[in-house]
Amino acid sequence: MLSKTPVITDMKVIPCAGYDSMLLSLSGAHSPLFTRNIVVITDNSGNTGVGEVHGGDDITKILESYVPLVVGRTIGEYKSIVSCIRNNGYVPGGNDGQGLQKLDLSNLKFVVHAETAVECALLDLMGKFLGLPVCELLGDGQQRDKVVILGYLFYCQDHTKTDMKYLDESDSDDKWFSLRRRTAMTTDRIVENAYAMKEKYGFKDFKLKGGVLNGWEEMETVRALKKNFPDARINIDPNGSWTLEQAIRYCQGMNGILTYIEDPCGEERGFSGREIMREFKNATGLQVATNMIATDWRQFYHAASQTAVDIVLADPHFWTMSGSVRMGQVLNDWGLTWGSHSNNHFDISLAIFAHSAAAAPGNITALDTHYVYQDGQYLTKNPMEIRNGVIEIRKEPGLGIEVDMDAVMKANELYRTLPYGDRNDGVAMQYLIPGWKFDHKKPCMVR
Ligand SMILES: O=C([O-])C(=O)C[C@H](O)[C@@H](O)C(=O)[O-]
Ligand SMILES: [Mg+2]
Repeated sequence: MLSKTPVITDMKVIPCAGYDSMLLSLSGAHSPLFTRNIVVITDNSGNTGVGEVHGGDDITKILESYVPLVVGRTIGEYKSIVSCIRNNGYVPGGNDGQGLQKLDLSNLKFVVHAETAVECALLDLMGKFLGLPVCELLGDGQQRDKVVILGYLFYCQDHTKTDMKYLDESDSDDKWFSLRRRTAMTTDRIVENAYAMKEKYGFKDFKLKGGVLNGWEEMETVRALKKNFPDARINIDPNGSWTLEQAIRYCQGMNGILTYIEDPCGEERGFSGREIMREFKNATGLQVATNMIATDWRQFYHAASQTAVDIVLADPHFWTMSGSVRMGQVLNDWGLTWGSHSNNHFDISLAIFAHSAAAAPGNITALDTHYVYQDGQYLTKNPMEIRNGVIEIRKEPGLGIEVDMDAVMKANELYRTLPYGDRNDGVAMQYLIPGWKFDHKKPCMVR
């Protein structure tokens, strides 16, 4: 293939770690360190492109297997490079096909599309070559210049119950930073966190991570959020841990308080998650979002044919950036709504979310991000910022960020202090509930 675009001369895969709070979800408790893989690609014009995707030893191995398939090719071939690596790279064993349907973290690596990190770095380089922001190269080009972000609230455990090395930031001058690692197991503490987040980032909408306490207690927190922030779109996400019958009961009287609900229930008693979600919609009339029952195009076919979901949270790290935007286009054409799920991430992924959302057409929903728990740990010299509840898309070419290699190598040093890079939210739970085991139908603190 003849291409006059620059030739790729190097691709580095750098596993990194950063600090996190003891956040709770159905999967358990976040560890003190979260991990990510950073990809840095250089071309013979002297430009550098970056990408980021989930951490974990298998994902590092997958990315490393891509190197010989990427180096030596031209950046203009970015689309065929991405499809080639997906089909020819290392494939980890043990995929039982459950994907994210149970929020079992051992399945996460099979849902992650590691090639997104390469796609992103190549788009960054292509954008720099053409003098265009990445969102101009996705779908039908840039659709908006600001992307709305929601405030993602988590119950957070008391890390002093463990001897794990969680950060203590309680003496920070920044109100939100002083709160974000502290215990938040009550409605009052969640509301306090929401106010601090709103003050710092300007969030207008909120999502509460459920699947932690008894559903009635979580709904009380949702009610308090709506009372304190009456104009906010409010959502709760118990990751499918409630039975259909529980979900219907918890949601009685919640229309008008909950704007929509994310994965309230999932597969049970011989019925698929998509069938159960359809029945939930019939019973409650609530709009539902998912990042669990439409995680690939085949699942989406069944979800759409049963009209089981209204909002598909097509995280670009699970769909690739072009796949996520393609989903945005289909949803918009069909009168449905695009959004994105997230996990812990650095500022390179913040740019991935922002550019994907900027290229998704129509009336999209506010994006998730865990970034507020990571803010301050930058791998770039000029991270995108969340202000007034939005991220503004920069006019600069590519992602509009410049990687800080010193910071990346420091985050790599931190990563190398870990015995292994895979996420395991069961470890910290053992300090709270000895012998705790993941159960996809039991909120993590209910045993
Ligand atoms: O929307 C979601 O389902 C998530 O954000 C799932 C994640 O696993 C989240 O709960 C986390 O990373 O703890
Ligand atoms: Mg979710």
